[in-house]
Amino acid sequence: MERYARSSAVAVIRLRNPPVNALSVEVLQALEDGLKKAEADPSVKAIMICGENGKFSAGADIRGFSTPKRHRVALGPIVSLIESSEKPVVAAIEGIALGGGLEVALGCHYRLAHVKAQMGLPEVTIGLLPGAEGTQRLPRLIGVPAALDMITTGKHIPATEALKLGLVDEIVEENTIEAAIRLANKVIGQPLGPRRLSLKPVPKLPNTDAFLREALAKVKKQARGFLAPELCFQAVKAATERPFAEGVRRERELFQRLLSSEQARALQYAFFAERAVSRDHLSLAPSPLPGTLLSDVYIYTGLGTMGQGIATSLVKAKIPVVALEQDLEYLNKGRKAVMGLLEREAMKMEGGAQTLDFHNPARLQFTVDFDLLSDVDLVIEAVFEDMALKKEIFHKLSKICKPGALLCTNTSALNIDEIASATSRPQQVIGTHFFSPAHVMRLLEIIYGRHTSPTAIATAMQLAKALKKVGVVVGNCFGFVGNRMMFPYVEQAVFLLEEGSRPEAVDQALEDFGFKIGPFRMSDLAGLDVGWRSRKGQGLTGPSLPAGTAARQRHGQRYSPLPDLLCERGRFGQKTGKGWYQYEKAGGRTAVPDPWLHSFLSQYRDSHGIKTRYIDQEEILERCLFSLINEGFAILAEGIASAPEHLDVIYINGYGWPKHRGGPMFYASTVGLPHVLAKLQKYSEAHPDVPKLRPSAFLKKLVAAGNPPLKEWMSYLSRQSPKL
Ligand SMILES: CCCCCCC[C@H](O)CC(=O)SCCNC(=O)CCNC(=O)[C@H](O)C(C)(C)COP(=O)([O-])OP(=O)([O-])OC[C@H]1O[C@@H](n2cnc3c(N)ncnc32)[C@H](O)[C@@H]1OP(=O)([O-])[O-]
Repeated sequence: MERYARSSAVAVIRLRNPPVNALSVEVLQALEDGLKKAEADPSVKAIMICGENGKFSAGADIRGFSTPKRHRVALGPIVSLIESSEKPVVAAIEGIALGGGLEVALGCHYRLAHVKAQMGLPEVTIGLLPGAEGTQRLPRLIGVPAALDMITTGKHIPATEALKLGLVDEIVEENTIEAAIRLANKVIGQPLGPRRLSLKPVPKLPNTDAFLREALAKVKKQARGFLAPELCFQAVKAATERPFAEGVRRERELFQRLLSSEQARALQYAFFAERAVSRDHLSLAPSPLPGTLLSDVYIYTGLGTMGQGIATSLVKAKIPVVALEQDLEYLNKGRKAVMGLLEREAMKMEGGAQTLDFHNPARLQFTVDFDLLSDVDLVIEAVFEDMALKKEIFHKLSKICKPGALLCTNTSALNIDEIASATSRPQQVIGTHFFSPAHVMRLLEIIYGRHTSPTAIATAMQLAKALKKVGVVVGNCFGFVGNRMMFPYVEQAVFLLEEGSRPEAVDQALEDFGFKIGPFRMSDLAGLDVGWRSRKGQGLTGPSLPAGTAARQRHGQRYSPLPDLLCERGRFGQKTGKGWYQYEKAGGRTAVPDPWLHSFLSQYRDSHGIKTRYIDQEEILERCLFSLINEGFAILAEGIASAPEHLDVIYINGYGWPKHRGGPMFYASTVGLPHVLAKLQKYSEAHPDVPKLRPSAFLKKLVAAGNPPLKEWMSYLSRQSPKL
């Protein structure tokens, strides 16, 4: 505890634990001591709680949840202590007040926030619920619907919205601390009863039961097996049904249940994995990208679907863009699309179009003049996946761009070294694999080639950071990490159809597991023709296939021609109204199981002498997931990625893997590597012509080493890529 000024009657308690003032055991102890001291000192008439360095607090120290219980201090009783103070307590909220941080503020009698502050109860995103009485105080303050929304989604809200909701009493544009002190002085001597949230009733709704029923259905629908949102709901419901103290008891019970859950462990693992992965390589860049060098950074991009998303993403990050197309027709089409996307993005932002300033040619310029690239610092090429075309463009770029310019190619599978070979500066060529829609998806796979320099890698990581994306550095191989692991997963899904399953059964099993969308719905959405073109290019199907090739064999391995057969019939998915499912019309979105496809599958099995069998959910999951995980072990062993956390971050952020399962490699560690190995061995014996089911040598090694924890896996490999 400190004094605001020597003679002041206001005691200041500052939460201090850089970088985000997390409420560690020490911070909580100091908070409790400060409160008791201020309470006991007759010269103190009011108390102000604030955070160090312009941040209130990011909540309980998440690392503390994995320490033994005896080392934890319960936050709830401290919040109660604040509220029961006989002297008015004012929270001065700057920067962030999240989780336990906001719960501390809710214990205060008054809350004053800086206009740029953000508030939220994000516990649900790490598999928990607000466990320091927040589920009981918040509904009393802002009503059940708004509280439920904040607590079950974990979203952060800006101070202006907090003011509208009644979450804060006042917002200020400058000097929050001074304003809070003024407020503290003003309220000295005023009655505190009405300011104690635990004493307030929960505001009544016209029909609470009906509201809660609907809200629960919505939460369950979105959760897909994720436990925390439903338990958050139960805690808020308790506030509507029970007196405060009983509601708090219920909250504690539910909190403890979540705290000991595998899901909370998975989500907290994912939280730290994402931060660790994003930090990698950054320090190697000579100078930071946007911010300091903003006016020097220019980007060139083709303006197809990917280019449109990339350009939008760059403008959102306030990076000046030069958008280039091959001719005026494509340029005008692209310009219209980018402007449309930016208008929509601006509508979601405070300040709208003015904030993004995208009508300003210094920020966003459209051109067909290749020579404008002579002065750019960074180029992102985003033409379609055609090696010859990409090489032609890189050859040109290498001639036109200034010596230091970084040349990035947006590709999902092509060989970076081959693209770099078309330039005279392969050390400055790097892959940046954006995910569609590029202005929405958070993942950026960054692929280094044989000659890519560490500085180029670090600069690409800075670009990811500036775009608020999660950059993950990986090595160069077909499909890189994400798609390479996806191939065996999709392959198994199709094999399951050959053997007797249906698209809707496979999708359902994987969606019940938690994927946002199953492989067949995904394939219909992305378009079956994309993979068809690629397989034709690889000579796996189409006119270049040698006559007499067995329908279900390629290079001595099992192959399913099913996707090719659908494409030959013009079934490209949503865009043609038919694919693995049928749709109401071409471009329709509602997938309906298709009787034509079912009978087509039966005829296919008959013509190939395959006996249809019933395939249960367990087999669907094991074959799809374990083949993907098996590829992950191969990738680690080859040094294509530097740690299992990298694969997990890729899968959570780019492939819809359910975050509450921590990513594929974390999931493997939870089910146990011996189990994964045994299942792969079983399926591999049943399908000896499917190499992707053959357990990877690295997986076998880890099992032989006694199934070590995930953190130790990499120590069992002798070789690592020098760049990772
Ligand atoms: C019986 C027990 C009862 C207990 C009751 C508890 C009840 C309570 O309701 C539970 C909670 O509050 S749960 C908590 C609810 N709160 C949340 O879920 C908030 C989680 N945090 C966030 O969302 C973001 O970090 C911020 C938006 C705060 C900052 O974003 P940004 O500016 O992009 O920065 P950044 O890169 O993200 O972070 C910078 C560094 O800070 C680190 N760190 C951050 N928060 C931490 C924490 N709470 N802890 C520890 N560390 C935390 C982070 O790891 C990183 O360090 P690293 O060494 O580089 O890894």
